[in-house]
Formats: sequence, C-alpha cells, structure tokens
Amino acid sequence: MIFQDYPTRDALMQAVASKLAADLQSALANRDTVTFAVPGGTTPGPVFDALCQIDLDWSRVHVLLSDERWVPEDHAQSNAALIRSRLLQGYASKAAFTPYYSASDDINTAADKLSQSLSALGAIDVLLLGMGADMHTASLFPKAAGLEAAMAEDAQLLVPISIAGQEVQRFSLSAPALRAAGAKHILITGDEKREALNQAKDLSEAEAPIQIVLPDATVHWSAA
Ligand SMILES: O=C(O)[C@H](O)[C@@H](O)[C@H](O)[C@H](O)COP(=O)(O)O
Repeated sequence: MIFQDYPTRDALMQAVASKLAADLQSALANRDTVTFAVPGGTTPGPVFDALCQIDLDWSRVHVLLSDERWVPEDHAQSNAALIRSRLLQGYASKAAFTPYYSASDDINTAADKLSQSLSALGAIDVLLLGMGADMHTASLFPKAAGLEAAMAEDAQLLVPISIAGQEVQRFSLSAPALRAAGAKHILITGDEKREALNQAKDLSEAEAPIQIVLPDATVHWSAA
C-alpha cells in the first residue's frame, strides 16, 4: 500500500484527478477500450469536476460505478445521477457509461444480466474507491447480506447487497472484480477514516472489506 497525504482537501482532489487521468492515459496507450470504475458517496465529486476537464480520449473510456443504491436516477441517493452530473461533463461527456438500476428487472436478475454483458469489458483498468469508517468499500459492508457471495472466488461481476438498517438495497462490484483491477486508488478524508484504515490492516477481508484492495492500492488522504 502507498499512503499519500495532502495539505488541503483541494490539493487532494486536484492530485487524485491528475493521477487518475495519467493512469487512464497509460491504459489508453495499451488498450482500445479502458474500463474506469468510480464510487458514489459524498467525497469524490470534486475529483470528478476536475477530471472531466482533462482532455483525453474519453470516447474509449467505459465508466462503471463501483456500486449503486437500488433507486431510480431521480432519487437523491442515486450514484448514477452523481456520475452523470459531475463526471460525464466537459471532455468526459464522450465516455460510455452503464447505469445499473433497472425499473423492470429485480435486483438479482439485473445483477445476472449486467454481469454477463459487462464481463466482455475484461478487468477494470483504473479503479477509484471510497471507504466508510466501518471499513466498507463499494457496497461491500461488513456483515451485509450478500457479502459472502460477493467475496467468493467465482463471484460474478456485480452482486446484490442488503445492509441491516438500510432500507435501500445496494448493488456492488464483487471482491474478485475489485481485486483484479489494475491501478487502484482509495480516496478518504478525515482522522476517523485514517484510523479505520490503520485498523483494517490487521483484520480479515470479511471484517474490513477495504482489505480486498488495500495491499496494492494507493491511498490518498487529507485531514479536512
Ligand atoms: O455508494 C457509495 O456510498 C459509495 O460507493 C461508497 O462505497 C462510498 O465510497 C463510501 O460509503 C464512502 O462514502 P463517502 O464518500 O460519502 O464518505
């Protein structure tokens, strides 16, 4: 694991955008289509704002969500809506994007269908993830229903997840999909998440799902 800290939140966001652009560029030099997986949540927005202003061959980039809340895009919790409004703008508006929520299929059918269709993309080339203070990443939450299946070696690309106490179901890239990614970046802020990251190193992947990617990831952190 590489740990990089930044003096301000703005410096963090700008640096992560530049690093992701560099990783996308090097992947584009080697592959016709590059798969870029990104998280939702409240942290990455400014990274997306900076990244979409960087001129690269976005028409050859396929954006995927690391996870989604199982809600339509007009719902406040929709990650697809976040990506469309903050990343798929400017130069990045040319990127391909596959939303996950389906009004017609149930979550299990959607997981099977999308896993099949998206597997043609191959391994994720560039992966950005967040982390919760409970050491979850994507929607792989400790003790969540569906976590065991999501961590199986033969887990399909996308899996349904239900978290006790959360009304909205989740949809997540599975552990094998995250583990197989090329360039892995974790974006976190604040002392609570830094402390959680330190705790995670001594825990199992089931106890701390961030461990699925942590060993070969670059962690980008600022205090604010
Ligand atoms: O759908 C989501 O919420 C994200 O994909 C999730 O994995 C997020 O990265 C963490 O929960 C951190 O969220 P914050 O950035 O809001 O702290």
